[in-house]
Amino acid sequence: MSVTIHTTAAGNVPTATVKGATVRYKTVVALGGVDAEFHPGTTALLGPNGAGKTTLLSLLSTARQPDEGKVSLLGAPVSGRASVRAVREQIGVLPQAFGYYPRFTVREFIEYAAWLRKVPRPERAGRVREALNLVELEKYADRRMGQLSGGMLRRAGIAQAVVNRPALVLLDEPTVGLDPAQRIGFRALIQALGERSAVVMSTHLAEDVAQVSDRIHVLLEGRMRFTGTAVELCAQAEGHDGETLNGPAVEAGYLAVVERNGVSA
Ligand SMILES: Nc1ncnc2c1ncn2[C@@H]1O[C@H](COP(=O)(O)OP(=O)(O)OP(=O)(O)O)[C@@H](O)[C@H]1O
Repeated sequence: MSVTIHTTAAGNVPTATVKGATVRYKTVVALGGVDAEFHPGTTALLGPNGAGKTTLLSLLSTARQPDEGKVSLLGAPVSGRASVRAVREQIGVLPQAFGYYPRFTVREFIEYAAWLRKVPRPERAGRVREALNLVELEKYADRRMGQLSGGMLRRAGIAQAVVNRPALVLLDEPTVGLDPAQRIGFRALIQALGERSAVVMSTHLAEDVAQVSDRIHVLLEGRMRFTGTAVELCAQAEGHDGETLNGPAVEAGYLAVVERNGVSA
């Protein structure tokens, strides 16, 4: 099967498209007919606990398929094992919690990810160097994973997610647990990633959204209730001047969307 990979920064061709996606866990409707497009750049998925953010990321990562609706990735519909296999190597994922062998060094951890994602052997060392450089962990390449701080661990998690230069990078709450200084550094890293891939990041943190997002989707109780830029989200709040873009303005816009839909934040 041939797959067209769209990595242009023009942003016209979606890297991923979700149409009418419904996912049920027994009696819980986690996603109820969600439509969304994801383009090169950074997209934030915003919503309260249980809104369906992780479930939507699991559709994009091909970890699951919707009960109803369709997902297209990199120009090809995802349905059935063959199409999942074809696109999976073009997707990088940083889950909320990721597993690692604590005695592996950072370099070994990323080399292992490169092998898993089938980066050809002659290119592997170069790609590992590139990933370490991107997350600024070169100095710590020989440190064991079990000895990293929380912030370094997240950086190593990003490095393993991008070692195969994926067109689509999925980050599930990447800044949770980081201190304010680490969060600022991390936002710069996410922005850099968005320059070469479509990055989709779930978050609760308005400040992250204000700083790094080209586009925002607000999910509430499994439904997509807002899609637009950060400034457009801010403008949802009454009295917004149409220009201010910071954490409190994003928070106010988000709360206005929540209130309009009668959901508790
Ligand atoms: N494996 C599962 N079995 C049953 N219900 C589930 C399962 N996974 C998620 N759910 C339910 O589906 C809904 C959406 O969950 P999901 O984890 O996608 O939300 P979320 O927005 O990522 O939440 P959080 O911000 O807390 O991570 C919730 O009601 C959740 O309880």
